[in-house]
Amino acid sequence: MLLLSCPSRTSLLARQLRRAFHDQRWPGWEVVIGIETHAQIKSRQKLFSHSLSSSLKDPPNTNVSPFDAAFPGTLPKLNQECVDLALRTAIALNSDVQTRSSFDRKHYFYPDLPAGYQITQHYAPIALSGKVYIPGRDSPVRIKQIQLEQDTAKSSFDPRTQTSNLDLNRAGTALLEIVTEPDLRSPEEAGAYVRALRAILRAIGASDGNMEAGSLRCDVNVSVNEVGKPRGTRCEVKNLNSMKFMQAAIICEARRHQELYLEGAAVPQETRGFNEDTFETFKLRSKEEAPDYRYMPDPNLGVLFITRERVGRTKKTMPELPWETRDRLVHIYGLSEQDADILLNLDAEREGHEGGAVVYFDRLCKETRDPRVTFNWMVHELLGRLHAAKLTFADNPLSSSQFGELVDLVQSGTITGTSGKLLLREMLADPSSSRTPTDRALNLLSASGGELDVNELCAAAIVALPAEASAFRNGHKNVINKILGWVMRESRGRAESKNARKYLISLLEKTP
Ligand SMILES: Nc1ncnc2c1ncn2[C@@H]1O[C@H](COP(=O)(O)OP(=O)(O)OP(=O)(O)O)[C@@H](O)[C@H]1O
Ligand SMILES: [Mg+2]
Ligand SMILES: [Mg+2]
Repeated sequence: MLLLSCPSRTSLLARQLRRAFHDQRWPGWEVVIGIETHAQIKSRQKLFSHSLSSSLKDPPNTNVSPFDAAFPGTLPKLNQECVDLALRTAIALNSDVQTRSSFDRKHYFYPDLPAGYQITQHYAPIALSGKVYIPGRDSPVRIKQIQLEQDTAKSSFDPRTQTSNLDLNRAGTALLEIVTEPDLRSPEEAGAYVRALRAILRAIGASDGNMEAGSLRCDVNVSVNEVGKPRGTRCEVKNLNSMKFMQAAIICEARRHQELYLEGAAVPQETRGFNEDTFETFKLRSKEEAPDYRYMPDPNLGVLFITRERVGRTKKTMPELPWETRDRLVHIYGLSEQDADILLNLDAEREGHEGGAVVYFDRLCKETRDPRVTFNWMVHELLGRLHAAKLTFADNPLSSSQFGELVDLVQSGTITGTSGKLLLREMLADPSSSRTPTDRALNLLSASGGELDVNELCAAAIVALPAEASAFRNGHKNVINKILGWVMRESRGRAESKNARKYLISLLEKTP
C-alpha cells in the first residue's frame, strides 16, 4: 500500500479501458469478475460449538457435538477466537469493522446441512468496504464485505453400494466469506487477487488458505460487455478449489458469453459448476430456479458488538503484512520489485525453512551481508540447486547461519565463486555434517590437489582464527607464526612459507 500511488479517477478509468481493450484474447470485449472467497478460519474450535475444527486426516464423524448435528434443544455459543481472526482479517483488508453485526439463518434443504439452515451474516456483516492491492495494478481491488459463517458437512455417494455417506466433521466449522466488488478484469488479475488475499490470510494467521485441502474455495462471478457499453449479465461459477480451475472457469465463461452475444442471444443469469475433466462450466440452476433462502435473523444469537478499543487492541498485534514486507524489501534492502516478489511468492506457496523465505533472507541480511549478493546466492544458487533436485524452499536443509557462512567465504575472497558453488553442492548432499562450511571449504581446497591456492588459504586462515588475527592487528606481531602454521598445516606443507607470510601480513594490514 505504501508503494502505490493513487492516480486520478479519469486516468484510472482510461487505464482500465485500455487494459480491457488490449486483451488479445478478446479484443473489444471487457470481462468483469467479482469473487466470493470462503476461507476456513484457523481456530481450534468450530464457530458455535466446542468440538474441534477437523483436518482431512480425522476419521469421519469424530469431531461432532450435538449442536453440529442439530439435536433439538442445543444452542449456539459464538467462539471469540473466530471473531478475533475475522477482526484481524478486516483490519488487514483495510475494511470498516462494524460496531454492531448479527447472524442470520439461510435456509435450504440438503443432507449436508443438518439444521436445514446455515448461520451466516446476510443483513449485517462484521466488516464492509475494504481494499486489497495486487501487483501490476494501481487501483486496489475493493472488498464489498466480510462475513462470518458456518461450513456445511460433507456428503459423498458410493456408486458401488448405492449409498450416500455423511461426514459431520466439517459441519459448523468457521468460515470467512470475503466478497469483492466487480473490479477484476482478467483471469490473471483474478489469480493475483486470490494469491494476494491468501498471503494476507496466512500472514495474520486467519487461515491456512490451502486450496487443495479445501480451506480456501472461490465462487467467481463473470460478465462480459463490449468496451464502453453497460455491464452484461453475471453468471456465478461455484466452488472452485484451485487457481488453475478458477482461471479456466473464467476463460470458459468469457468465451461462452461472447459467443452468445455474437449470436444475438442473451446470457441468462445462472449458477454454474466447473467440470475438472473437460475444463468447462455447466449449468446448475437458472435465476428462476434459485432457491428462496428465506433469510431471517437467528433468534438464538444476539448482536455482536465490537468496541473501538477491541479494534485498537487488535491493530497493535498485527504482524507485517505482505505489501509492507514488499515495501521493506524494495526500499530497505534495495531489491528490485521482481526480486521482492520472488521471495514473497516463495512464502505464498508454502511455509519455508525457519518460518519462510523472507525470514530466512532477513536473518541472512542481519549480519551486514550485501542484500543483493545474498539474494543472488539464496535464489539463484541455493534455490536453483533445490529445484534441480525437485525440492522446494520448504525442503531447504541449511540453517541461515550455515548458508550465511558460505556467502561470507565467497564474499571475503576466501574461496572463489566456483568453489562456493561446489561447497554448496557438498553441503546440500550432507547437511547434517558437524563440519562448518569453513572446514568443508578447506577440505575442498586441499582435495583439489595440484591447484593449491595459497592466497585463498591465507584468507581462510584469517577467517578461521579471528582472535589471532585481531591480536596481530593490535600489535602482537608474533601471532603471525600461529596463523602461518595453520596455513602450512592445511596446505600439507605445500605452501611456500616466505611468500605465504608476506601475503598474510599484507592481508591482515589491508582488512580491518
Ligand atoms: N456484472 C457483474 N459481473 C461480474 N461480477 C459481478 C457483477 N455484478 C456483481 N458481481 C459480483 O458478484 C458477487 C455477488 O456476491 P454476493 O455475495 O453479494 O451475492 P450472491 O452471489 O447473490 O449471493 P451468495 O452469497 O448467496 O452467492 C460479488 O463478488 C460482485 O462483485
Ligand atoms: Mg456471497
Ligand atoms: Mg454468490
